[in-house]
Amino acid sequence: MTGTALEADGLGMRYRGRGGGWALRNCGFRLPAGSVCALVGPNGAGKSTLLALAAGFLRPPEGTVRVLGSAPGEARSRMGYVAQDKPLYPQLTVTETLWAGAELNPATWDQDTAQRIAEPLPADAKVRTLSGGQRTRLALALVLGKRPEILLLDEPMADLDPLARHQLMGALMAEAAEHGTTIVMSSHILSELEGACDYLLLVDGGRIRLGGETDDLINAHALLTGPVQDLAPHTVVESRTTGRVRTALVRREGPVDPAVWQTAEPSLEELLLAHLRSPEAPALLTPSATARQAVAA
Ligand SMILES: Nc1ncnc2c1ncn2[C@@H]1O[C@H](COP(=O)(O)OP(=O)(O)OP(=O)(O)O)[C@@H](O)[C@H]1O
Repeated sequence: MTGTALEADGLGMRYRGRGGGWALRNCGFRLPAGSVCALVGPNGAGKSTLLALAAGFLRPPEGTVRVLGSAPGEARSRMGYVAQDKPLYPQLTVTETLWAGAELNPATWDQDTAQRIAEPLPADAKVRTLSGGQRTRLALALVLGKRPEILLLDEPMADLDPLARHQLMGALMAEAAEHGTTIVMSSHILSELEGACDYLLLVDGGRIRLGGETDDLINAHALLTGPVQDLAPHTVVESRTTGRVRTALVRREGPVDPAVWQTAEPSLEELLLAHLRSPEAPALLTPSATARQAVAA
């Protein structure tokens, strides 16, 4: 699959009753189709707001968001969205919920996939009697059964046990690999994202701080250890001095002198933590993550 799965330009959202504060402001990025994207950021950063805007559950007072080339409302049938609270009909049983999924998505419904994901659940149990993790499993069965082109998942693994997490993460990755499905998944558990996601969006304070292919973002940075001296021309994201030794995470702006600096590649976690501890570090979006409107401007 080629093209753009999700694109935001100048996107802003403020909620009523928040004293005029913006949950998301001037947010711009592009997500290529077929990406498996980790949406990360601290509590209150704006991740759920961004996903709800993309799903068309909120309307932005500022800017635009487009999904699969359309306004979110027009792309509903081609997307799957699982909100943080996993809304389902409490009075339906597991079987009835899957039946409703089939009825609502007759053109695309994949009963085998939905059934496979929901298999460990008691078929006749009402949704209201399921545990949080069981409800998550059912919500994922529904959304995968729909066979969407893009999946928007808000902390989908948060209440799953380790075995279920492993199995469902595998099911999501298989879906992406077999059908080229774009997946955007918010999470606070970096270890679960690190091997699975090839794309990254770091949201912080309602803005995109980092966006692009995970490998490219890591390669654009280096962990340097050396003498206490100027790091120019590199952009310093975070720096610490202990005695006569300086350790810094920098954005490379040219070659690093190996005679002066010991260089290491940062892990994804080191990269994210350094940016979160240094809110003044400039944003970085790789070319593939830059909104086309922003390129044209
Ligand atoms: N319904 C709402 N009414 C008022 N303010 C809200 C509402 N939902 C979110 N906010 C505010 O918008 C900002 C962004 O919240 P959001 O839920 O998008 O963050 P998040 O990154 O998903 O956080 P978390 O990791 O805790 O789930 C926060 O300041 C939050 O307080």
